[in-house]
Amino acid sequence: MSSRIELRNVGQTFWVRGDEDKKLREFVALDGLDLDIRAGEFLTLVGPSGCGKSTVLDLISGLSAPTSGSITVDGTPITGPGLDRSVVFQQYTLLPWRSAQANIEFALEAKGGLSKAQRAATAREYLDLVGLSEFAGRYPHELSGGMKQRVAIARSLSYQPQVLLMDEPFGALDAQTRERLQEELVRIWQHTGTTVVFITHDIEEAVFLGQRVAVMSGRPGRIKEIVTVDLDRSLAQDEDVRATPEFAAHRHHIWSLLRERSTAKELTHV
Ligand SMILES: Nc1ncnc2c1ncn2[C@@H]1O[C@H](COP(=O)(O)OP(=O)(O)OP(=O)(O)O)[C@@H](O)[C@H]1O
Repeated sequence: MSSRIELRNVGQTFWVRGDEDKKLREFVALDGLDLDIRAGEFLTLVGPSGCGKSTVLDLISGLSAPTSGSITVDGTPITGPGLDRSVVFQQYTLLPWRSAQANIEFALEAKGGLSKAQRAATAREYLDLVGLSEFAGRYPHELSGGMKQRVAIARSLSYQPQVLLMDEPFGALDAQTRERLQEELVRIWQHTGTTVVFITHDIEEAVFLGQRVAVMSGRPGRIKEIVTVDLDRSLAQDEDVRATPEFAAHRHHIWSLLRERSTAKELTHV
């Protein structure tokens, strides 16, 4: 199950206190942002720090409402958080007093509609999907960072959201674990068909994961360009897709887009 998301002319303004006079001022984080996310696609979102990536994700999750413009899921305006959209953050958000399995069961309890036995079976199914069947009884402090993030992903997927929103979920992991989890996430996405919106600072991660990469420009945040990534994903199983000339070309193109923006900003500061 997957959903289409449309952001139309979205603006987001915050009130911030001035550094010197401490007066409240409007700060325009997003302005005139348009983005269409197709049902079932894997879209990555990159952009300079502070350009508004997390703000976009907060709006889609329904945690906050835009100052202007509209955001719809399958044509219906978002009015708040919902179980159709699930968020995975960079920081592991597991309950420390519950085992991996019980963390997932807890999310299923919140959703309702399943018996205790069904919740246990579903939790095991999703732990298996992320390769953690043997760690079901472990508590978060007994798991590595990568494992904790796998549990968080399993928990998010267990209630079958139509949209999975991921805010730098692998940002705190070492490079090797990160690559393995990227590969696993592609496999899981191919298996579930969920729409995924994935924020990253890492251009290679964006190219590896995204069918399309939305590149944002900052101050105020907008979509600068959407790059379609046409990589042969079947290669990812046994060959290093990251070493192909096509991968390098996409990486360089996105790097140039981000570079253009930094140079322009540097010039305005001269
Ligand atoms: N609640 C808030 N109040 C005031 N300003 C905010 C608030 N949330 C975000 N901002 C500002 O809006 C801008 C966009 O923030 P956001 O966190 O969305 O950027 P980002 O692209 O995700 O950044 P990063 O890549 O560094 O995580 C930033 O300048 C930030 O300081």
